[in-house]
Amino acid sequence: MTRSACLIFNPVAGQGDSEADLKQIRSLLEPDIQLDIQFTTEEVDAGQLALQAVDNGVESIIASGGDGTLSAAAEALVETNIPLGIISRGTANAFAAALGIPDTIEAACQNILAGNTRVVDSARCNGKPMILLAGIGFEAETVENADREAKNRYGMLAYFISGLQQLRDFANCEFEAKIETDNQMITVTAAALTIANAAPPTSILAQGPAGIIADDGLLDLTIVAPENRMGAIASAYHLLQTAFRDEATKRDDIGYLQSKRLQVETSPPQKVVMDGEIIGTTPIEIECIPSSLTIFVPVNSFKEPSDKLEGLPGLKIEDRPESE
Ligand SMILES: Nc1ncnc2c1ncn2[C@@H]1O[C@H](COP(=O)(O)OP(=O)(O)OP(=O)(O)O)[C@@H](O)[C@H]1O
Repeated sequence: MTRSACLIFNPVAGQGDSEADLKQIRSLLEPDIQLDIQFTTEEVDAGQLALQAVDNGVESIIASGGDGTLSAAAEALVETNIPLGIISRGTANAFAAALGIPDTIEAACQNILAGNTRVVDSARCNGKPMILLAGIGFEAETVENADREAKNRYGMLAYFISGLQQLRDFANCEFEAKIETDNQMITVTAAALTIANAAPPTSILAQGPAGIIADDGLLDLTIVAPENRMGAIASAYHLLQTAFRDEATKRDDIGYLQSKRLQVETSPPQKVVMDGEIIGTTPIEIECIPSSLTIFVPVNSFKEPSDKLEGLPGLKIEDRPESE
């Protein structure tokens, strides 16, 4: 056996039988990977366990739990070159969906065993590591309202119920935002701003451009600014459709742009949720950290950055000779 890993396991994640889950993971991985199994507790989270493993010179880390556990482990591995394997056992499993990682235990373990890695970007939001996205306004309220008890009872539905409750008041959620990008200052009235490094299709408020690319060195900002409740419902529905069709939005009340760094100030101050946790209120400053996290992913799991050249007058494309 040549491979080894620290398996960080949250025994209370999700709604499944965690003993059976661990047994399955061990039976799939242990023939090929020597596992040092560490359990998260209420006091010691996945981030602390991952940092400890890094200090001990671990070869790779496998995290298994909900999005909280996975984000904490990933954040600890930023800029370490230590590869992260992901086995989702949570409610929303946004983390795996955003990075193209299969969400059944068996397929996630096969992905780790296959050993294909990819280096993706991460970001820093008000000094804290961020892997997926930060939501300002609407999304933050939704996360805050989908509490543990509701998640246990309704699973993913808890987020939708909370989202629908919020949608009723969407038009009253308006705030003034001042946004500073790499090269622009923008002032706008909005109900939700989402800044994504990577995002699953279910994070509809991040889907202005659709298909956020996690290794392009850039953050994607989506601005949602409906005029009234009907507009809010229509724009949310539109984003849901375009996200699943992988098309950029065309509505006037939704905007998007890319930037390496973004600063956002709002009036009045708005709650900010980052990778599923409320981290405080605006203002925020977010910067992309290109190529800073190595993860086990299936081959071809990411959309390639698109380009379009066909149709241009006088177009000629040749392979470039290898540089000396
Ligand atoms: N051994 C443990 N006993 C009690 N709570 C724990 C334990 N280990 C971790 N936790 C708690 O679990 C939470 C993290 O849960 P995680 O995100 O992994 O799963 P989840 O909440 O089920 O996922 P999701 O957010 O998708 O619903 C943290 O609040 C942490 O304090």
